[in-house]
Amino acid sequence: MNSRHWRVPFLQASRVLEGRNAHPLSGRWALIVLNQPFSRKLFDILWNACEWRVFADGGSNRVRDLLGNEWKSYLPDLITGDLDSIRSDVQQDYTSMDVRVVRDGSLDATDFMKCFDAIKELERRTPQEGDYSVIVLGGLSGRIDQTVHTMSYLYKLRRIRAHVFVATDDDVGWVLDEGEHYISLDRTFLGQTCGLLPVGIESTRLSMKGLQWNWTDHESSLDGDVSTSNWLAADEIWIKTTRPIWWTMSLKLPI
Ligand SMILES: Nc1ncnc2c1ncn2[C@@H]1O[C@H](COP(=O)(O)OP(=O)(O)OP(=O)(O)O)[C@@H](O)[C@H]1O
Ligand SMILES: Cc1ncc(C[n+]2csc(CCO)c2C)c(N)n1
Repeated sequence: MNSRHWRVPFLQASRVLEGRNAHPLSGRWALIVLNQPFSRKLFDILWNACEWRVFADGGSNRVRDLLGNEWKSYLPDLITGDLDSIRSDVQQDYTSMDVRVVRDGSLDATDFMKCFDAIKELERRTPQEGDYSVIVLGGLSGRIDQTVHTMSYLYKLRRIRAHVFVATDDDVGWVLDEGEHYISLDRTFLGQTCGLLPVGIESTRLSMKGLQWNWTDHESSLDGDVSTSNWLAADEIWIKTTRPIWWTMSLKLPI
């Protein structure tokens, strides 16, 4: 049976406390900034964790507005998407700083997918350096069709990319493929709440340890039992699932 060990290195207490002084994570990490609200604190944590950053279309407006006068110190490696949401003044600002802006007008792919295409292309050009782990800022809140799209796309990515996390100010989540998962946590800046979400599957059989409410080989489906509003009860969590599920934990970042 497939077995994985997970950490969430970008939420380690030492890094969160270092804030803007934190060094990039070891390994290759990429950040995708979507067009949804986020706090300066979360932005700083994720920006510093990653060595390569892309803004999805209107995500550029969010960063530009959040940073005010400091925006020139946070230039992305790429801005991409259909570019129907980025404001013209924002596009001009970034272009004037030589940021690469690539328009892809396809109506069959979202700006979110276009960002992953850019990461794939970068990996193709530099194969010896290995694949990126990816953090997506935004994507689990806002419009429900976009949220479901995020959930769907990460399901598909699980087969081709080892680490893709989605973070918002409310929570962090990712897909657990069928099999066993050991999740090691630094809970300093995590909230208590977590969820195991059988979305996009008929049903799964779930076992878990380390939570307040644990199941043993229990059937879970949207039409039946779902473990939402569960609580983290240990730093080591174990989950076994017969089908892929979404795992989410709430965040409690300092102001
Ligand atoms: N209201 C929203 N709720 C949730 N996510 C959103 C929302 N708007 C945008 N996003 C995310 O941010 C990305 C960039 O958004 P942007 O607003 O620039 O483009 P869009 O034209 O609305 O989105 P797309 O073209 O991808 O459908 C989207 O691909 C999506 O992942
Ligand atoms: C069956 C089907 N449904 C919706 C779209 C539309 N669509 C999907 S992604 C995208 C780009 C958004 O900027 C658009 C317009 C499609 N092509 N095919």
